[in-house]
Parts: sequence; C-alpha cells; structure tokens
Amino acid sequence: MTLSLPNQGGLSLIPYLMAGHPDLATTREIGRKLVNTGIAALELGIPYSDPLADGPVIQRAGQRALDAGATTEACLEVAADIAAERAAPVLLMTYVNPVLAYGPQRFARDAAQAGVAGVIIPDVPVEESAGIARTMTVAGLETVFLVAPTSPDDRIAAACAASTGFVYCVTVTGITGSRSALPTDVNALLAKVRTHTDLPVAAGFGISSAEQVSLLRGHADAAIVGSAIVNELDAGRDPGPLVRELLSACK
Ligand SMILES: O=P(O)(O)OC[C@@H](O)[C@@H](O)c1c[nH]c2ccccc12
Repeated sequence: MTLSLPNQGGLSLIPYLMAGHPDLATTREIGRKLVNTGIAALELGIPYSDPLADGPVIQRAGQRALDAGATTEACLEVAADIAAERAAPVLLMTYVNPVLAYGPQRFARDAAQAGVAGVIIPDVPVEESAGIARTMTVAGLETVFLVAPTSPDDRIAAACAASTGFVYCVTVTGITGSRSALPTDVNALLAKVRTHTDLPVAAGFGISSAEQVSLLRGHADAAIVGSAIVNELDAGRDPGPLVRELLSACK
C-alpha cells in the first residue's frame, strides 16, 4: 500500500508498535486490528540492542522482544502479515545496524516483498544517507527522515529533500517517551518545516494523550504515538481503546 497522508488540513494518526513486544503473535494480532481502525499508517519497530533515540519504555520493549527471539526475519514476516490486511501502509522503524547486518539490499527487497511501504532509519545522518536511501527507493520503499528542534535550517532542508512519503518532525529535544506537556513552539517548528517541503509533516515524540493530539490539528498532518501504546501493552491491556480515543482527537 502506498504511503499517502491526507495533507489537506486534516490530522491523522500513526501508532507505533515494537515488533515482538510482548511477543510476535501479539504484534501480529494487534497490528492487524490497528490497521483497520482508520489510522494513516502503522509504524513497526524492529528491536535493536543499542536504540540510542529510544526512551525507557521503548528500550524495555525492544529488549523484551530481543530476549523472546524477535529476529529481523521474524519481524519482516509479522510486517507482511499486517500489510496483507491492505488496510493501512506499514512503515518499518529500524536503526541502521540491523539493516547492515541483514544486508541493505536484501532488507529492502524483503521489506518490499512483505508489502512494507517505507522505512524510517533515525541514526543515518541525512548527509550520509544517499546510498542506503537509494537502495530503499530502488526497491520501491519510501524513506522518511527526521528533523528535530535542534536542526539548523540547512539540515531541515536536507532532511526534507531526502524524505519521500512524509517528513518526521521530532517535537522535543531528547529521546522517545511520554511528556506531560509538549513544548509550546512545536507548531512554530512544524510551520518552519513546511517552508522547506510540500510533503506531509508528521509530529512525534512525547505525544501520549488525546489532548496533545488535538493541539496538533491544523499544524501537523499526522501525530505519531509510540510509548503510550507500548505502555498499554506493558500493562497487559489492548491498545485499541487508546488508539480510538487518539483517533477521535484527530477530528
Ligand atoms: O514514544 P513516543 O514518544 O510516542 O515517540 C514515537 C516513537 O516512539 C516512534 O516513532 C519511535 C520509536 N523509536 C524511535 C526512534 C527514533 C525515532 C522515532 C522512534
């Protein structure tokens, strides 16, 4: 499924799941349900031992997934099962090391064959991304790059130029994880990013509540929510109700 966020003043939702947390069967089951709820895309994390951008909740989820044997191969199979619903595009969030270990071309080919729409590889600096981005693009995958509040204009421009599908705007300085309040200048950052691109812009990091999602209406094209969903699974709850609540805050 191609990745196309509305980009017409409407806000949509991109929930994140860590593949293999708490186990692969649960990711498959929850992922299949979530793509049928009206979300814009599902971001599926591939666990990795040194997740430098991840806060404690996602780090723990990744470790649990690795301990339970969630290999990249197994995660790609789960991605394929979720993508087979053909209900919402599936994006893979992975650090560059698992991709290099798997082999970039093999990874790109297998992800595309699995029906994955695109990849987010947060630790590839945009200046060094041309090779790996080309490998993904040739396979038919979108490449989403991140811009942060600390990114100078030239790096925002470079990340926007390298991105396809949408641009991931990191709302806070630091790592993933719920925050009680988002910085007040998020919307200014989103507006600045828009001066560099016509692509949709998604906001992520620290968004956990319906109230925070609703503050992004009219500013972002999508809200990305990770840790809050992982938290539900940690507590043994189905994240469906939270996702539905977040979705209604998009309207
Ligand atoms: O967990 P949060 O604060 O809701 O943020 C989204 C985030 O989890 C997800 O997009 C993500 C998980 N790991 C990442 C690493 C880098 C960039 C983004 C991510």
